[in-house]
Amino acid sequence: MEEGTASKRAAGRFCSICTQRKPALRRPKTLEQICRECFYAVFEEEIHNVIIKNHLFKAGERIAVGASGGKDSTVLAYVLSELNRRHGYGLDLFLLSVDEGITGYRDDSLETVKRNEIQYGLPLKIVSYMDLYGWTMDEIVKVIGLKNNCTFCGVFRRQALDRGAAFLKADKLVTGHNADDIAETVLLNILRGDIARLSRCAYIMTGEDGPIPRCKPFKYTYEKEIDKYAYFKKLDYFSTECIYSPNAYRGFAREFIKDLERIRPQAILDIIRSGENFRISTTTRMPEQGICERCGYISSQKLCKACVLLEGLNRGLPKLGISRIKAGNDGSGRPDEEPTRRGREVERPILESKPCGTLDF
Ligand SMILES: Nc1ncnc2c1ncn2[C@@H]1O[C@H](COP(=O)(O)OP(=O)(O)OP(=O)(O)O)[C@@H](O)[C@H]1O
Repeated sequence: MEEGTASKRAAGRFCSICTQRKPALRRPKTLEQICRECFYAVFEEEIHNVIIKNHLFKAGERIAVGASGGKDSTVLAYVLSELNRRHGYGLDLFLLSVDEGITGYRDDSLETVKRNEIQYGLPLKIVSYMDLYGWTMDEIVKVIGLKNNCTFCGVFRRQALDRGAAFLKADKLVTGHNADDIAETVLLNILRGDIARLSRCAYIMTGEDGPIPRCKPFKYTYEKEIDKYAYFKKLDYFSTECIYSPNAYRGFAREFIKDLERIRPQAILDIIRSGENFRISTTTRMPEQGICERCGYISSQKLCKACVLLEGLNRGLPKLGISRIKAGNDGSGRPDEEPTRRGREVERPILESKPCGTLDF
């Protein structure tokens, strides 16, 4: 190639990877000007490398893809089935959706997942809060209000995904949590001083000692790139925010990370790496994993969080599991300690939950 031509191409008229085609976007992660074809290739290849490097799957495994119908999990289902075919992973992929019972939101997004089932040829299983817990989120919000509802939803969804994965006899559950989600969670766990969660929130795979390992193949994938990929590929996904979701604290963390990304895109990866490299002092007491006496689900307490929340709902004490003060053991459902301080009610959520999720993945 002549020197003049090369410098023109380097000047941005051509894709900085193939140097042949016109750029279609500025890659959010690296700010390179690249063409659509090269974007697809680097996007998919990076995810493939993450899967291989971290030994996420073994041939023959049954993998449940947590499918909400949203952009992240739709792209995940699409890319995983492409990579499975292309690289011969030998995986059996399934779509697993949780119907939280949110009218005007989840019912619509589930219609998208039902279309994805046909488009990608992946069998779909739907589990619902109504079937599992006897409550829909619409009903829960009626009794708990809009302030703490994300706690119920995050705790119930976590267990619902495990139960759905068990129904599918899945070996692993994958979710569409992306790099932005993980950086945000690292930051929130620091802000809350939540050492137990901080120590595991940046893991790519968790729950290996529990009912089903969970992994996050998009751990290093930027949300903006997932957005662009879904847009260019014209994937069929549902883009409305949950109608019950506002959570100011997480919202601030999210905005802070977006601001950092604007100044320096690498910031997202740096926060994740910080999370990975934290060393928790050996003298820090960590919760011991046990089994819930009532439902048999993993728990570090006598009763798992879902059972405590459910008991509160069923006994007409919906805030039972929300209060920082532990529920009493006298069977009254009242806290052990006096829930007031200087005459004001002390009521802070134990889990500061992300809209649709908890600080655990
Ligand atoms: N109702 C659901 N059913 C199945 N999986 C879910 C559901 N809600 C969330 N998940 C899983 O958890 C991941 C993170 O969920 P979150 O609520 O943070 O949504 P998100 O980041 O907007 O992702 P998405 O775009 O896939 O909805 C999703 O990508 C998906 O894999």
